Amino acid sequence: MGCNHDCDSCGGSCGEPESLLKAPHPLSKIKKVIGVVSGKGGVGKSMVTSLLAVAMQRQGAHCGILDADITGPSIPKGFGLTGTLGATEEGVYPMATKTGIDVCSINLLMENASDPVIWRGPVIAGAVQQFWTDIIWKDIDFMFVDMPPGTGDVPLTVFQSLPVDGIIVMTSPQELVSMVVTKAVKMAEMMNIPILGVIENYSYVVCPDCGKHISVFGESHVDEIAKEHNLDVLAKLPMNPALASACDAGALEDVELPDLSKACDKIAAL
Ligand SMILES: Nc1ncnc2c1ncn2[C@@H]1O[C@H](COP(=O)(O)OP(=O)(O)OP(=O)(O)O)[C@@H](O)[C@H]1O
Repeated sequence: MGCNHDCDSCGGSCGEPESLLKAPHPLSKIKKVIGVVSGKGGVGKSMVTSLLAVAMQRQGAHCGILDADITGPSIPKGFGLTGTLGATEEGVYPMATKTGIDVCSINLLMENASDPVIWRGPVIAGAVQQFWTDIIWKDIDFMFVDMPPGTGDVPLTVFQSLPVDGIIVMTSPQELVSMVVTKAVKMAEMMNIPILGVIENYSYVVCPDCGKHISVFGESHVDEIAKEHNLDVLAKLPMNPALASACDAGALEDVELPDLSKACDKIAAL
């Protein structure tokens, strides 16, 4: 019997499985895709996705952000983006931030940004795939994909259908994090996605009076975890109230960036 490319229908081992990669819109030219992942929620993944895009855009690259966090989309807020995406007969366009970062997020497709998205996993994953296949991204040097936390439907879909050149694993300095990071790292390894490195957020707070670094969440274990998995630590970011207020004010492009130089060098070298 000939191969029907449905591996579920046959026990044979015919070598490489068929690629599940999806082609972007014919008018999109996306050079590199970087996923920002975390094993658990709330570690500042969207913040760091946005700051990396701002940093690379400041270096003269044209960046895009695909907000794959469908049920908790927070990218538009940090850039002060509201309203809905524009469309022509050719298709739907992303929305540009004030410095020209192109953004697509479910919040920019809803009539009311505070309406919840109550969809089953496969529908959510389908929407993310459409952000890739149906949006006219035009020329993008670096596309950052803000993933929902964990290892569910969406990360799986993104890893299978987008040509991800590398991921950045976000973490915070808590005991549980070692196990959580390991899960995210193992998923990427199983799917043959290169890991660019780990970024720890909320590493410390700088005392405004004496400049002392205070480890609010306890001592960091990120160096040990990174060593265990043979990964680079790309940054240890402080909790910075100025960043939180800039995010709330939609002014992330105006902030003084924390040191993301190692991460930016890795991304630029892709
Ligand atoms: N280093 C930081 N200093 C100050 N505030 C921060 C920092 N990092 C993130 N925040 C704030 O913490 C909140 C959570 O961050 P963010 O939305 O980026 O997390 P997340 O990991 O993407 O969350 P989720 O898992 O829900 O998608 C936001 O209000 C953000 O502005």
